[in-house]
Amino acid sequence: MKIRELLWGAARRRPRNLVRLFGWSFAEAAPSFVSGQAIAHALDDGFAAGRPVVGLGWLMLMAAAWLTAAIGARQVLLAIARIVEPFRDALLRHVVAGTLHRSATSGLRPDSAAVARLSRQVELARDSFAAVIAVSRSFLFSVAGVVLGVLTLTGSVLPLVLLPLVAGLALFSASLPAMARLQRRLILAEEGTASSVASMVDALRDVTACGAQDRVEAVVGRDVARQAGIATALARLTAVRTLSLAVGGWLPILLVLAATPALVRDGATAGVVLGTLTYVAQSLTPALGSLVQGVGVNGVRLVVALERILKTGARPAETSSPEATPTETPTATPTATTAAARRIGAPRGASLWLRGVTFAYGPGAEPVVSELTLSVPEGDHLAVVGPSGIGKSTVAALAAGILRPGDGQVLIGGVPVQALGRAALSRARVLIPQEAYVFRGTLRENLTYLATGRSSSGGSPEIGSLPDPALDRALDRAVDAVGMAHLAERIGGYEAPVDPSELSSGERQLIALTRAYLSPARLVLLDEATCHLDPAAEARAEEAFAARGGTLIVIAHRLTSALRARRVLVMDGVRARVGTHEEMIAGSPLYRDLMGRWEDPVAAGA
Ligand SMILES: Nc1ncnc2c1ncn2[C@@H]1O[C@H](COP(=O)(O)OP(=O)(O)OP(=O)(O)O)[C@@H](O)[C@H]1O
Repeated sequence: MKIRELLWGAARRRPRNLVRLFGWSFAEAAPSFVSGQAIAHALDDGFAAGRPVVGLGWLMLMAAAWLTAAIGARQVLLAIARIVEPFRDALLRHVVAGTLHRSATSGLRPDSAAVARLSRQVELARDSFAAVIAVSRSFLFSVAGVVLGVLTLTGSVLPLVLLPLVAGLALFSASLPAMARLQRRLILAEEGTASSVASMVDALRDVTACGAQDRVEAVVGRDVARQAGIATALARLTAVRTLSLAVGGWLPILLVLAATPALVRDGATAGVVLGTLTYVAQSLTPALGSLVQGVGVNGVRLVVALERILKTGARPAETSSPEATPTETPTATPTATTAAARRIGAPRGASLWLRGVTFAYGPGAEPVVSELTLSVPEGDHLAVVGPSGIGKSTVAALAAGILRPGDGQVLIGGVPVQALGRAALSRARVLIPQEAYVFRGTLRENLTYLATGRSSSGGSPEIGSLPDPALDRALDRAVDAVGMAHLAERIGGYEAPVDPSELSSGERQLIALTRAYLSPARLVLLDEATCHLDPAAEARAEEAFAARGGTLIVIAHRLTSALRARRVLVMDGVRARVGTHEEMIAGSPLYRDLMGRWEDPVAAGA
């Protein structure tokens, strides 16, 4: 999305509102046209001619123009609100959808802090957009009023007013790009300072304890100095803004005053001269001042805020490079470029291969996964079991390409995950964590979220591109297979709105499972994704994924998952062993132990 298209699209979305805005802007600009004329006539035809009633009459006309302007200003505000409020909603949708999309495709929690941060930027963009519309529109109408008014009073003065105005505007326009650049740098510098100050404050005791005050002072001081430098440069540029106001707004007054003797010689009356000065001093100069201030501050803010929103709120596919979007953890994202992915090619099939993978959650930390080699051929159904905290979810995240191994390699369909771009990766695999994310929207939107808007990679067809009846049939099949038909009915069908707060954890899991079922990904990783379902519902969902085709890896919440799987990976902290249930019973004491403990209550019940 380009900024210009976005703004223009918002402005023209409701043409009738634009017409209304245009009409009321005329009313609001009434004093710009009336004031000079009223002053000129009040003086020449009224007070100077000894007819004070006529003079007062003209002044009353001016008062009426101001009243009209006040009514117009209220309506103008409403019309601007009708433009900027939907604009704000669209931006917010973009931010939330981008965050949700990243979460849904990566399996990570949605970055709610990023949404909150971007929401503030959205509010800023909305306010700035409203201010830019208000001042630029007011400027145009005021200039039109002044030009008309001066023409009707004494046309020969017009060049004295317009030439400096054009020069002032040119000066101002020339300073805008540099101002936007500096403003952008200032925002980044402010954020940098805030972040280094925050991390210093959080670790104040540590800093003191290890005597690192000098070092911290140097780091924070450098950020503060950088911010101050940019703020100073911006202030210097603000001087250009003042100069453009002086040239465009105040120079015409001087020129008109200087030309007064000549005007009088040519027959201009005192009223005409005063009227002309009223036009310039009361309408033109304030309008230019508002424009310079409004566009200089709000316009620059608007562009900077929009750039950030469009960049950081975008869905991964919309960003130009995968690194451009923030991630939840520093190691959470593959860094491969799409160019690299193109070079290496798309995954061939849905096999998974972990080759000597070692992973630790910190540079000095004990590895959670150590030299793990695991080959899961296409079509396999693998259950991962092991004690709590042993690293099962970590393996799932490594396999999904969310975590990057410290050592070794993860390959999906023969392609290293880090060589796949975000889009290719999310077409290749889907990871469903315990916490299922359901968003406000229709049930259809929730279910088809991973299926729409992507190209098929040879896996399941792109659901979103199917004609409606076919889409509904695919939806019906998925809903039925996963076992959420009752839920879909209770919600009120595919077009019914979903309120996540009204759903139980299990219901949210059913929606997330069906969404994954409909995705084009052929490698499915269920990380305790059925933990809130009862055993029968869990069995049904797992069986649905097993029958769906592709490769299925289940991080087992209940050990029944291991019995349903073709093979079992047992993680015991020292090494991982793979085999069938029978092989594991025979060869893994831990597995025997887990199964024994799990079977005990049943045996006791029997
Ligand atoms: N983000 C993290 N930062 C640091 N340590 C972590 C992080 N996530 C997990 N760990 C630690 O890594 C180890 C493995 O965690 P993991 O969640 O992979 O285990 P698990 O087998 O899936 O556990 P459970 O069955 O309880 O979900 C645990 O000791 C856990 O505390």
